[in-house]
Amino acid sequence: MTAAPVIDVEALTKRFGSKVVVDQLSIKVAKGEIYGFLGPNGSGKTTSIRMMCGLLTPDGGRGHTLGLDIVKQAAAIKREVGYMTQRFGLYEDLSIRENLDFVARIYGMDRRTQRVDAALERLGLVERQKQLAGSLSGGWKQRLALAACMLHEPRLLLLDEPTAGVDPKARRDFWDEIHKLAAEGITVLVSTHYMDEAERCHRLGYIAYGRLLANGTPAELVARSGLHTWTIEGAKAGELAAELEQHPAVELVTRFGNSLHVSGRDAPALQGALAPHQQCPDLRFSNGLPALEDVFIHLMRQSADNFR
Ligand SMILES: Nc1ncnc2c1ncn2[C@@H]1O[C@H](COP(=O)(O)OP(=O)(O)OP(=O)(O)O)[C@@H](O)[C@H]1O
Repeated sequence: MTAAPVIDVEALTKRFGSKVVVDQLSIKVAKGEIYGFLGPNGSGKTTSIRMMCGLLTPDGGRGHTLGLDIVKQAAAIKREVGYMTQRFGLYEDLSIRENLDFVARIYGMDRRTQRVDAALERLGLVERQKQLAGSLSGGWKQRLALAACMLHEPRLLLLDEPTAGVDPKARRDFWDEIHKLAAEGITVLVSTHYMDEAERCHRLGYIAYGRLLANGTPAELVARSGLHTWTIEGAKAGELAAELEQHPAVELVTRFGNSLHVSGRDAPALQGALAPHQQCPDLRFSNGLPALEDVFIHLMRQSADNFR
C-alpha cells in the first residue's frame, strides 16, 4: 500500500483585497520527497506555503498536511512542521548552542539538552557550537536556522528560499543536508530561484500569477515543454543572438559566455532558422534537450502573454 501524501491540497485559493494571489492550486507531495517550488517574484509561492502549514487560512479549496485538515486543524499543523522563512531571526550575540537552546525554551520543549545535541549533530554543528551566530558566514547561519526548525523533530520541512544570497559551495552543502533528511523520511517543500537547486528536487512545481503551470520531475518538465534546443558555441556566437531572436521559429535565445541556447517547438523550422549560419567556420552547432532554465523562462514568457 502506498502511504498517504504528506501534503495533499486541492484548489487552494487566496485573495488579498480584490487580487487573487493563489488561484486553484492543487499539489500532492509524498513522504521523503523533495518538492521544489519555482516561479517569478510575487507569483504566490510564500502565500501557498503559508496556507499549507496552517499560518494562513485559504479563501477557497481544501486539503491536508501531515494528515491534518489545513483549515480546521491549522494549529496542530503549525506544531508539526518546520518552517524556515526567507528572513529568520538569530541572536547574533549568542552562540550556536545558545541560540538553539533559546528556541527550545521559548517553545517550552521537553528534553532540551537532548534535542539541542541531536540538532547540532544532525546539521554538523557540534564543533562550532560555541561560535557566536554573528560571526558565522551566510551558509553556516542558514544551517543554524535549519537546525532551529528541526528541534521539535518535524516530519515536514517548508523552506522558503532558504539559500537566497548564499555562495554556491555553501548552497551545495546545505542541499546535501536536505537530501540526507529526505533519505531519513522527512518531506521537504522548498522554494527557490536557483536552477541548480531545482535540478536537485525530486519533483517541481512552477507557479506564475498564482497558478501552477507545470508539475513533475525535472525530466518530465523538460520533455513536456516540447522545446528543441540548439547550442551554438564559439567566440562570435553572441553576435547571432539579436538576429535569431527576430526569427518566427525561434521562441527563446539564452546567452552564455561563449555560447547561445536557441529554442523553439517546431524542430524543422528552427533548423531552417539556423541553416544560413551553419557553414560559419568559427561556430559549432549541436542540438538536444533544453536546460531546465530554458523551460522555465519559456513558461514565464508564455504565462505573461496569457495573462496580459
Ligand atoms: N499580507 C498580504 N497582504 C496583501 N498582499 C500580499 C500579502 N502577502 C502577499 N501579498 C501579495 O501577494 C502576492 C504573492 O506574494 P508571495 O509572497 O506569495 O509571492 P512569492 O512567489 O513568494 O514571491 P517571492 O519570490 O518574491 O518571495 C504579491 O503580489 C504580494 O505582494
